[in-house]
Amino acid sequence: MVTVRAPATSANLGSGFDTFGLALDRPADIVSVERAHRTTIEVTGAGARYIPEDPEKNTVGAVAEALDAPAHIHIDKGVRPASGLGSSAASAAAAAVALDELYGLGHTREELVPVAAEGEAAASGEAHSDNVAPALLGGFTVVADDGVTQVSPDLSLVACLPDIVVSTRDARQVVPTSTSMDDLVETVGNAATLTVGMCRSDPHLVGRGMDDPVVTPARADLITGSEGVEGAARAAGATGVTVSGAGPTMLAVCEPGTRRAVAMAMIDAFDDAGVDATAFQTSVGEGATLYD
Ligand SMILES: Nc1ncnc2c1ncn2[C@@H]1O[C@H](COP(=O)(O)OP(=O)(O)O)[C@@H](O)[C@H]1O
Ligand SMILES: N[C@@H](CCOP(=O)(O)O)C(=O)O
Repeated sequence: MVTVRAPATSANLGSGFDTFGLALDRPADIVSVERAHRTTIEVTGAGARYIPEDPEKNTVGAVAEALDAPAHIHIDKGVRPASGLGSSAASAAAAAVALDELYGLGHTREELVPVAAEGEAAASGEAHSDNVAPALLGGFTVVADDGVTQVSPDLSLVACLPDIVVSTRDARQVVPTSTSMDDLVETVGNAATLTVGMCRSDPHLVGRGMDDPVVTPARADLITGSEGVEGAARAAGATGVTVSGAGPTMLAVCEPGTRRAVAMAMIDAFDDAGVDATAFQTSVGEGATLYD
């Protein structure tokens, strides 16, 4: 048996729609695989009852198919589905690494990115790689048509998950199909600022660079209380706040030493809007890790 842990991830980071991704230190999915003649799947843990065990509908089934590596696959979910924390991607990335090891296929992590992205297509209808890349490689990743770039910054983060369900499939429907030149120029400037901030582990540059005039405002409307949560997090020491992935999680980048206060402020602000929430006080994490 081979067992792999793969982390939650936060995609987009505001200005990097379908491009930027960040691995979080926690939460994570744990996937175990054993050789079999055909693929079967068993799911336990957070939100397990909402996740299909049919290999054609589960992200790990698509990965097993893409690698031609049938197995009995057990997924222990630490990342709740439809959270905006790359839940489907965490399983896909863990399965890709585990099946590669089980069958001795020898793929690099970069080669496994498009394989795990096949799993994402099973969940959201599109093979976007911005969650699976950090789930496989760790740190901050930029996915482009010609490959993935990665750095490992040191940042304090809070991911606050409200008790609301937003599916990635639905949240992709509200993304504007065109934008103005002014918004394009602003977005490029913010994305570049964020990237420099990641290279320097600078929470102020990263926070500033997360501002996004195009996609995030459209999606924030799907998250009850998001405006109040952003204001409260900033007042408590966050340097930037955005919708994580397709939502509903809100991600805050924090000044060192303010993580706990930011987490409490975000939970209280959701509570003021009548929404229960859980906050993960976390940091930038590693990619999928094999257990001995
Ligand atoms: N292994 C898996 N883990 C989580 N969700 C999965 C998995 N396989 C398929 N899904 C489906 O994917 C959808 C959740 O994915 P998504 O909306 O992208 O969540 P998240 O925003 O957390 O990544 C749900 O419909 C879920 O049933
Ligand atoms: N770029 C995608 C990312 C979706 O992330 P998830 O964690 O919500 O699955 C998008 O914004 O649609």
